[in-house]
Amino acid sequence: MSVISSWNLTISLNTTISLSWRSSLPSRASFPRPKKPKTLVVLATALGAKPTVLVAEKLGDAGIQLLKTFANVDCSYNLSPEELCTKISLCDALIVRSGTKVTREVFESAMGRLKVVGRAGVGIDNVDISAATEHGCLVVNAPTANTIAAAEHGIALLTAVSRNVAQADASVKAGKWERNKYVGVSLVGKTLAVMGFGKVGSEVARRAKGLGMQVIAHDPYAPADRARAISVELVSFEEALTTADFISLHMPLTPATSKMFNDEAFSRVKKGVRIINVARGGVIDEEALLRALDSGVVAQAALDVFTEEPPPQENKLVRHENVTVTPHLGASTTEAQSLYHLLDYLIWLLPFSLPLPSIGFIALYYDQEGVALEIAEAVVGALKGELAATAVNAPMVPAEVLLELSPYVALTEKLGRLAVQLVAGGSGVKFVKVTYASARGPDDLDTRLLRAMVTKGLIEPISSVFVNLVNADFIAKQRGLRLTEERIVLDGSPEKPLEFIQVRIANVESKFASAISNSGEITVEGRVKDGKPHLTKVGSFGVDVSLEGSIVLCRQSDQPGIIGKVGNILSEENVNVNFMSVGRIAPGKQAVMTIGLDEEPSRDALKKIGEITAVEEFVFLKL
Ligand SMILES: NC(=O)C1=CN([C@@H]2O[C@H](COP(=O)(O)OP(=O)(O)OC[C@H]3O[C@@H](n4cnc5c(N)ncnc54)[C@H](O)[C@@H]3O)[C@@H](O)[C@H]2O)C=CC1
Ligand SMILES: O=C(O)C(=O)COP(=O)(O)O
Repeated sequence: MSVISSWNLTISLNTTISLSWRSSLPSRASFPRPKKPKTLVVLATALGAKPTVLVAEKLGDAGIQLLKTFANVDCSYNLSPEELCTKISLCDALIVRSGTKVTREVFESAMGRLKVVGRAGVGIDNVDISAATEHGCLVVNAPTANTIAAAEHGIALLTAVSRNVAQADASVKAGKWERNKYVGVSLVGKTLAVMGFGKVGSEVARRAKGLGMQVIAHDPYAPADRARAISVELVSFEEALTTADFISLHMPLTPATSKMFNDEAFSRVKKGVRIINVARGGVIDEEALLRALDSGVVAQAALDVFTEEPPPQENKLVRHENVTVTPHLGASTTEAQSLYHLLDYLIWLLPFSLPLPSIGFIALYYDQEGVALEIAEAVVGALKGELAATAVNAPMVPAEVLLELSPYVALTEKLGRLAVQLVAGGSGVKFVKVTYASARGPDDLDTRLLRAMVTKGLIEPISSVFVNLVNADFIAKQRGLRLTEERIVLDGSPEKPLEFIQVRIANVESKFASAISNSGEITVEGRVKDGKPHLTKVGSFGVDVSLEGSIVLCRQSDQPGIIGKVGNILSEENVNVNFMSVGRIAPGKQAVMTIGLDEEPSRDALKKIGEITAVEEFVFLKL
């Protein structure tokens, strides 16, 4: 019995990071479940009061209970699109299944409050992902808990069509006894083409092989070894169409798969083929399928999903005598939707005192978290500012990389904040260059997170937009901010991921002239020292101040007594100085004094600092 270990990292708005460990048993589905520790993403969010989660479709009780431990939960089902748009501005998270369309209007109506959309299931075609990203809203799904349910439903429909179960049932209930009319076809030895060899598709394939079928699969992105492992041959679309007796659909609905089964595809299938669709209605051109059924090219179809759900009353496919339909039931089993947890079974088994190996076996078999719990965990985690393993619209950063980069995450955001506050007027920032100096090879440093944090630091102090890893690139583009990255490869030990990071803003004037370096750009540079971000350069001046609280930068002609004068002004105001450093060009010439402050000084105190005779310019910067 193998154990999956997971590291959970937490990054809150002030970019402190915490790390916790959890372990769980593998799920019953044999397709590898996404290992939470391996693919994580940051959603920096700050929520003061208890957040509100709107559950817009029926969710298993285990999930609701988990949500309630952290949030106010509003279960409002069957909302009209208008009602959803009205409610959403009061919600921090929204949980839906396939029946709710989360449109651009929903994100716009949320007015920035909605931070997470949880899709309690796999398919995310009902969520406008671009709109979510533009609004900085993380979308998470529950990709594994309903795999077996969907695969079993596929098999149920496959066997039902082959033996006319639904039609024969209706006939008997209508008082008839038509044994000759409902002669079926056998599955054994027939070729099944699984279209989309992912989690559901591979489980269908495995089960179909158990029924004695010849299984082939078409999936341009599936790894060959996954197919080989269960003796399934990966074939082209053409070969799948022309050789299959049964075709079972298991690909997502995307622009590329939309109406993949159209007149052209039906013109190439084997006459009398039977089609099962437990994926999405939109992957079939329903009009074309109707024509293929009427002409006898397709002998039968079994459909769990439709382009429009529920399908209109007059839908000819639904009423077709060779079509078996179910109302999108693929994921609907008690086990898939609610908690079948390992612990419950261990407790249940205790009185039987079964030997350990059998407890292990049964526990492994029943460790089925359920969609409700899987999505509730993801949504609560995201609201807490933790990392979501099942994020759909944000780059994934491996946990180990994140842990190593965590102090640099804080550093980059603060350098961005400082740099933009040094711009005269604070706006007009268009060209930003970020330089990463490291002894590591260029391919050995994932800078996506750092780049997002520079963007956050640059944009948040001068606007009201919320920037996170989800929307950083979009917001930068929208504001015409061109951020380029440069790597400097240093000699030395690659143990540390980064030696220093520099942020430069070109083509702007600075309110602190000394911040302009010889290259004519506002330049700030920082390093991580003892795990803490430090500012180490402003313009061409070397400085050293820990980046916490706020800072005063002050250029003076280098002479004794200035530090004392500034210190006196601040101490009169009860402002604590946490760090101070002086960087000078040469003794007796100009120097830049950097003062780290715990509290914000009054305007009056800042004015007094400016009035010290030797002080040539100064600036107060908030971190
Ligand atoms: N009826 C129901 O209640 C349920 C329906 N589903 C549907 O089933 C779909 C598959 O679910 P999973 O297997 O969990 O997802 P998955 O992501 O594990 O597998 C999807 C597979 O489709 C493949 N694919 C993508 N484009 C393709 C193309 N053009 N041709 C062939 N294959 C292509 C992908 O490479 C991937 O291997 C979901 O997207 C969802 O729409 C899933 C669960 C329940
Ligand atoms: O998970 C999926 O993709 C499904 O289609 C299941 O949909 P449902 O949550 O049952 O509305």
